[in-house]
Amino acid sequence: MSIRPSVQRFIEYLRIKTVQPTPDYSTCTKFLRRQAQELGLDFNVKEYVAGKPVVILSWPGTSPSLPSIILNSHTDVVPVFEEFWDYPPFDATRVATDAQGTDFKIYARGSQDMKIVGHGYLEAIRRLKVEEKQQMLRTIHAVFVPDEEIGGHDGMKLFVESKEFAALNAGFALDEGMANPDKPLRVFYGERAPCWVKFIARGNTGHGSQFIEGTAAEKLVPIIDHLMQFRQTQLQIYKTPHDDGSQRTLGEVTTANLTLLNSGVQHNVVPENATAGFDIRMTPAVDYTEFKRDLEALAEKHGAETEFVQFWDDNSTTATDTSNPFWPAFEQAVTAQGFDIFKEIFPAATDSRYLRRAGVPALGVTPLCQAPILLHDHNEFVKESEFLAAIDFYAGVIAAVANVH
Ligand SMILES: CSCC[C@H](NC=O)C(=O)O
Ligand SMILES: [Zn+2]
Ligand SMILES: [Zn+2]
Repeated sequence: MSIRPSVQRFIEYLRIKTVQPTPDYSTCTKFLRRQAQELGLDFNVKEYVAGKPVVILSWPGTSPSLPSIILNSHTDVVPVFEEFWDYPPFDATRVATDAQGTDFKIYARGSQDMKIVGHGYLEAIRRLKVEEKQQMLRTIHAVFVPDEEIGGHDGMKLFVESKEFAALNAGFALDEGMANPDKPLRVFYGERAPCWVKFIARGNTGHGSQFIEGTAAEKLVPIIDHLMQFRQTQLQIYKTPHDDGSQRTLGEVTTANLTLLNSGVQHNVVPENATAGFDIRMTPAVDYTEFKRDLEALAEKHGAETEFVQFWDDNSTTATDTSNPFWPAFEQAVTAQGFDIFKEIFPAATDSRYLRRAGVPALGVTPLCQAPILLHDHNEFVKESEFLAAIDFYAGVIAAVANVH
């Protein structure tokens, strides 16, 4: 059987090597330009940092003065360890799931994270606009941004601060979420805040055979200990079910992982310095300013210094009740398609945080249910049926939120 045109286009998008650290954004922009032409969408590209395009495909609504709908997706993908893949990660190999070819797995880096979403938006717009000739009340902007995987500093951050973004008059946004091995659709209304902190200790050096006092390691070890204990208490909370017996999610607790350790030059030389880097993700209930002060105090107590490589200090969340006029429309469209919603705080960080900080309500959704979580993993794939269902999903959701009065 021949491949559907929508799947063919998806495969073409998956084959573009927008892989960090040297993403091919130029081929990606050309692809998106062609999509805009085919769909009759306005097309704009803006580079806030040279070579890092923010691409905007716009579909004007019948009431263009109403706040618009942003369909956000990042175009970059994370690196691969190719030797661990069964198929080349940028070939988008289509593998039948059974002898009859009832369904296919499409293997590609970025298939889950997040090209199924970005391309899902485009195919949904194609259906609504080109095939069904519908018109939406609100203007829709499908925004394709660079560099989310490395923090979005040269992408979404600058875009949200720009006059072009202000001109979009954004009222509501959709962005990525995460697959769910269980049945409900995970809807992320906030994110944990990344705190990437380095503790740097300096001390006396000397021969490795002596009792040297005030060494860098002696200063660093109690700091590591303290954070490991903190990690343990959070883990206990995480493992303790809610009163109603339901499991806690990562978004409800703060995680801390020791991810970088550096010290030493030679076995018999006591090192002059030692550093420990932690990846901490703070749940929105935490007072971020106080948390930061506590880390600084911890370092000072043991004679070390801190360096905050990343520190997010905004804990805005998006309302998931009638106070957010887009929520009921979203919820209704999603449940009409047979999904149960599971509301969550996103455990990691996405570009949604820039939108929420700017006051734009944003929901993170990746319409993959009863599917393994494969983002950033080897052999990332989506099923063809999942991609086709994503188009239905976005057609329903977009029509609902873009027609909110
Ligand atoms: C501090 S920005 C880091 C952003 C990154 N996002 C996707 O994985 C993350 O590690 O969550
Ligand atoms: Zn992503
Ligand atoms: Zn990612």
